Amino acid sequence: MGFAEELRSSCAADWDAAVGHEFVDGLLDGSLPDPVLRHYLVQDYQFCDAFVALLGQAVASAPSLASRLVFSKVLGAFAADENSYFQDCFEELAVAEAEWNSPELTAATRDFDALMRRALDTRSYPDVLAVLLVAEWLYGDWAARAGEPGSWPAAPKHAEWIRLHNNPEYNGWVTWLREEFDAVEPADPAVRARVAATFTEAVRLERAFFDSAVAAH
Ligand SMILES: Cc1ncc(CN)c(N)n1
Repeated sequence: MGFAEELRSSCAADWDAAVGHEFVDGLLDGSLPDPVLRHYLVQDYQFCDAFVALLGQAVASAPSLASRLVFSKVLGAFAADENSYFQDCFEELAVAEAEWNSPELTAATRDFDALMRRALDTRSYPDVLAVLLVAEWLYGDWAARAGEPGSWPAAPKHAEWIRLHNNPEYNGWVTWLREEFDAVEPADPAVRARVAATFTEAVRLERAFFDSAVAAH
């Protein structure tokens, strides 16, 4: 078993709770109430700030041009497709700029932001990868529950969020991240423990992030 799978198994309870969350159920069958989606997207746009910074740090910390280019491509995709998704939803759900730009953060968003900025500060490739891997792999897992596009909900606000995390390119990116993480498994026990703790905390916060969106309404 590789390092990634070992860590995922060690926090399977939080992982499975996030992947099988009622927020995800509602997104997949199109029954998610707009106020819940709205709350989630406003908070998630704040999550994206440190997440994009982390992708930038990955470009800087990666050991080769080949790896830097993978992150660069993902950064480009975020700036195009994913940012447009948020902006389209904010328009549809009548979220004013002041709200999507500087909302009051929930504890889950604040804690996730702090975790990402701590990983950023290390400038260490395995630490940076640990957060990126959790965020992308766990999202790929819940989105895989959607099955084939023919069975996705009709509304773009639901279907597009699924599509962004369930398509061949995205799946390839997650597989690549997992292999990259396995390849840089730290030999030093102290660093390994730190990376494992970061991974575990990120999984806990993914679950808390969905809990928080559902609990707010
Ligand atoms: C909280 C969270 N985690 C992960 C993702 C997927 N990048 C996201 N958009 N938001």
